[in-house]
Amino acid sequence: MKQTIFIIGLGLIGGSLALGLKRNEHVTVIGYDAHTPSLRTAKRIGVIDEMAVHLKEAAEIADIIVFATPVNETIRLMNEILAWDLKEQVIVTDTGSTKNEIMKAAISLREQGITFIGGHPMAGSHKSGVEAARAHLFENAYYLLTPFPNENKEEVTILTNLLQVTKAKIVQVKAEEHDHMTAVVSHFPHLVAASLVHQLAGENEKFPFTKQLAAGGFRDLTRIASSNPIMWRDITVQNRRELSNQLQMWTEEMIRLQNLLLHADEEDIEKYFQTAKQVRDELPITAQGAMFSVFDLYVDIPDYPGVISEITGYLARDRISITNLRIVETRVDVFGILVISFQTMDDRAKAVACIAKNTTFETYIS
Ligand SMILES: NC(=O)C1=CN([C@@H]2O[C@H](COP(=O)(O)OP(=O)(O)OC[C@H]3O[C@@H](n4cnc5c(N)ncnc54)[C@H](O)[C@@H]3O)[C@@H](O)[C@H]2O)C=CC1
Ligand SMILES: O=C(O)C(=O)Cc1ccc(O)cc1
Repeated sequence: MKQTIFIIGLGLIGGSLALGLKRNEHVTVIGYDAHTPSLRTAKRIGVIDEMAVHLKEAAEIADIIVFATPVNETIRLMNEILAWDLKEQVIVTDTGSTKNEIMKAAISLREQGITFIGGHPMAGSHKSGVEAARAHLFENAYYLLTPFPNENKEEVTILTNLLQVTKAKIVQVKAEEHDHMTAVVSHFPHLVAASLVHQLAGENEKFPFTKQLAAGGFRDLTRIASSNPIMWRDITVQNRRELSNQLQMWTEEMIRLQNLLLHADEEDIEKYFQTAKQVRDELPITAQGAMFSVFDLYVDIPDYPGVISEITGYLARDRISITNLRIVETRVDVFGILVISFQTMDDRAKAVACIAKNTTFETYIS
């Protein structure tokens, strides 16, 4: 029998989940988005099987309901569905980046006998909207589930089995631990990225040329500052306690760094960078999607007309998809650096081979 999945919020994550789940032929995906053009686009480009006209009606025929909306909106909708006549066996889940407040809101659902299992696919990007959705977004990424500690194991198994088709690594964690860990590796870095951009904006008023100099390092570090502000507003508000702790630790770290500067002790400064390099270099290699779904390849290119189309032509001929392209630096007398982004590590590896086969340009991975 076909399972009916109802996804509410058809942006990057809801859309990608819909595409991933649609790989299972025993599934029908109904979608809803408050932004009607997004809903229509989702249907037109085949992200969903059917459009829901009324939220309540679609929810009442669903076997699985997924909230893929910004997390404050998710809580509002979770309260709204309390008044609806959902199927007795329905499983409700979400994709939100925070879990504590969501699981607190889920207590009311549970009191009404509705199963709620929190979910968070740890993959995504700074992009948003249904057009950015990709079926393979969650492949090899961690997909965290936060069931209530005494949740019926069968229900968790049903949801886990359903999500297997996305090829994500599904792991159960406690909601509090989830919010602590994601504050460290995702939410707090977002605050740092945004604050660095603010710092640049301030400096740029005095030295307007500064912005022009914002090359690789600054861009790498601040890419996530280009994410959806509403989504991050909600995450920040919901996880403010953990974020405030992280900020405190960061402030202490900055004071430590300032002392290093004041003492100008070369050995200590080198040690500081050495330790950071070691920890960074030893981070587990995350395959496609795990946290950073952008795989950049740097290509040293000579500055002559047509060089970029030459490279993209070779990649197109080998059917290697690229997601972004930018030039970090081009001057007449030196090689420029072309940065090509790929959605998977595999595509990037193919691109390295393709460029080596067709050109003498050097490629490297940052
Ligand atoms: N962007 C990312 O990289 C990741 C995001 N998440 C989480 O997934 C959720 C969705 O994020 P994205 O897809 O990136 O955002 P998005 O901005 O791409 O999509 C959100 C969609 O929800 C719709 N929406 C808003 N309020 C609604 C409502 N009341 N009813 C129906 N639709 C509504 C919007 O119109 C939009 O199409 C968020 O909770 C976010 O924290 C989780 C993992 C990664
Ligand atoms: O763009 C990136 O690298 C991200 O970190 C994407 C992301 C954003 C929010 C999440 O809850 C999980 C992953």
